[in-house]
Amino acid sequence: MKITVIGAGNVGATAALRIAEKQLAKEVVLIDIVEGIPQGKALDMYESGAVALFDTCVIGSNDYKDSADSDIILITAGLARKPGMTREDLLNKNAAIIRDVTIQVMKYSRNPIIIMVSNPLDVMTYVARKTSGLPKERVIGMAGVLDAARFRSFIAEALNVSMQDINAFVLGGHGDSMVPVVKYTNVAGIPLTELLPQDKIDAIVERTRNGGIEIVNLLKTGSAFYAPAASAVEMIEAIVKDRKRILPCTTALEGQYGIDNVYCGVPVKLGKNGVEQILEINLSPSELEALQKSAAEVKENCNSLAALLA
Ligand SMILES: NC(=O)C1=CN([C@@H]2O[C@H](COP(=O)(O)OP(=O)(O)OC[C@H]3O[C@@H](n4cnc5c(N)ncnc54)[C@H](O)[C@@H]3O)[C@@H](O)[C@H]2O)C=CC1
Ligand SMILES: O=C([O-])CC(=O)C(=O)O
Repeated sequence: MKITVIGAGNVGATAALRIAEKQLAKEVVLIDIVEGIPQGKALDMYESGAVALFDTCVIGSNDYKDSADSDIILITAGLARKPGMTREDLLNKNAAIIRDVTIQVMKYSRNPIIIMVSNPLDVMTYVARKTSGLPKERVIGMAGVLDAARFRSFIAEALNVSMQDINAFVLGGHGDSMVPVVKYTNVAGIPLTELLPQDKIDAIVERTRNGGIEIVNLLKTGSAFYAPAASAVEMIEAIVKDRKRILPCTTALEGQYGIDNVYCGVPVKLGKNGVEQILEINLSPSELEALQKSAAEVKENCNSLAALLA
């Protein structure tokens, strides 16, 4: 198994280290445009293997040739937002970067699974799919796992229970219109609505929607990376180990949920082939409407890139 991580910044480097520590691949390649950074970080990670006890080979490079024959490519390259910015403010600059990066990776890997992290997430996943020409099940966006992790962590905090016992789904685009689905959120099978009053649930839902900007405003120099990297690696682990995990991921919808030809976060089955199934769960009319509205916003942003992707 060979995994390449594009972008040796906060998310990329953290994810590469987690992949190495979990020994999910024989070889991890870290690529960035800045000279020295991927090489230095990769060597440092590799040396940590002697104490962290892993044998994964970690290589840093500025040359896409080193990504040749990757099974999985994690894309984290591009700009991160700062206070006062929305994810959509990154749209045009990151779309150009993701297009270039995708062209480069496809020169050297014939049929990789691409996992997108760069923002705005759903649109960048579309850019990678359109540019790569890969089948839709092999280009997947990471957002729902992160948004659900935030939702779960806030519930765990409110109830003083283990995060492990909390199941939660956050669907839709990775933006202000994301849809935390309370109906399918439970603690060891007990519906959340039986454990917390509605006003507390509403506050947690709102904090989840603003989970990204909460961290941006604290850090001031960039955005979250520990939970995002952990979330991307959870998806990678499901694929590498063919675990058939059911996780909320951004995938191309073709009629499901009444949404056509848009990338959007929904529950999927993740295994060695990427997205092996899209699960269509029963949503309340207001949740379905919120999901469709979120998808419509993604579509509008995708359409605005027609000239770049022509
Ligand atoms: N989907 C999600 O839930 C999340 C998405 N993100 C997004 O992930 C992206 C990365 O975030 P961070 O790692 O915090 O940013 P960062 O600034 O720490 O790292 C980005 C890296 O990309 C590199 N880069 C820029 N252009 C490149 C190119 N053409 N080729 C190769 N490398 C290039 C930069 O040199 C830098 O090292 C951002 O777009 C951010 O908004 C971040 C957190 C969560
Ligand atoms: O907020 C950001 O810009 C980064 C991100 O997507 C997140 O942490 O959810």
